[in-house]
Amino acid sequence: MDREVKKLKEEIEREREKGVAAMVACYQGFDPAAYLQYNYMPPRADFDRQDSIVPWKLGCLHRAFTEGDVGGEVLVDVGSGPTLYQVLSACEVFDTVFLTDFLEVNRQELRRWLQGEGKGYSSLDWTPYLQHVCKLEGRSPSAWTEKAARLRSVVSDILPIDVHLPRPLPLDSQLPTAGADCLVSCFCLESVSPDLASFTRALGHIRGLLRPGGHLLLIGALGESYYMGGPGVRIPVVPLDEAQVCASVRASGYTLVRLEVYTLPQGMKVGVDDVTGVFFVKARKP
Ligand SMILES: Nc1ncnc2c1ncn2[C@@H]1O[C@H](CN(CCC[C@H]2CNCc3c2ccc(Cl)c3Cl)CC[C@H](N)C(=O)O)[C@@H](O)[C@H]1O
Repeated sequence: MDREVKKLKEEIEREREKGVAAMVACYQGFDPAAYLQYNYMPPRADFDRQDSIVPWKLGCLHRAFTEGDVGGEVLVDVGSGPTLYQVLSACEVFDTVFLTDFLEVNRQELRRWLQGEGKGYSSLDWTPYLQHVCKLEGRSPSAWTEKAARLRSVVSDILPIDVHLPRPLPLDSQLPTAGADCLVSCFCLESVSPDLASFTRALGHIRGLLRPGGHLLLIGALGESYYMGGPGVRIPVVPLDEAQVCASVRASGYTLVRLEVYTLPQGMKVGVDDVTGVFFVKARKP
């Protein structure tokens, strides 16, 4: 490789590292409680509205975990944040679930819910979510207490993660050497990547956490350029369209099984971001 090309590649790498470092700085102000209010209360989490975002997400995940081809022992949720909705269907299928996030404040929020009983132990009341997923499963909503107990029993650890690292999890994270049987990741990769190349690279990094034949269930934002991670905390997002998502999934070594897209109605645009749509991808590592 001649000197010029080598210099150019080093320059590109330095720019990328600057972009990732700037993203880390943005996340220092992330406020879990505010974030939960912005995205996980009505109207975005309104279980009586057909067009609300959260019921759509929960429906995609319920279908993916009950159509018979997704299974195994170990599931990793990549970039959990302070939320649990993304594993409410998964916890019935997998006996070992790892939650992960980059920020200690989010890992702390998850720990408080998982260790808490009774009221006041977490910033958001997840009961309506548990009841909704019980209904999707044909159970009585009152079975939510059993689902909560099941979730608490299968979460094995809450781990730090950085999807920009070739090995996103700590070395001692008790993941099976062959990899997890399933990965879930919701609104993480595009919200932490400065550009499309970085998004695609992160997809490749997490692929290393998955065993051959394992599934990736990926939910993310379309057409989004920023979101508020707290009062005055504006976090840049790489705007994606469906074609870019499908191309990145394939380019990073997965087989694309299914793509579903939700377009935000006006009522869901509440000023906390400029997202225009949400994608759901079911993919498989060959
Ligand atoms: N290097 C890093 N490596 C790994 N993880 C990192 C890194 N850096 C930061 N993180 C962590 O990623 C997490 C991203 N997080 C917020 C973005 C979602 C938000 C914005 N976009 C539109 C939208 C949103 C939410 C709901 C709806 Cl409906 C919409 Cl439309 C997802 C949390 C959870 N999964 C959720 O679904 O709410 C956060 O917890 C960081 O701590």
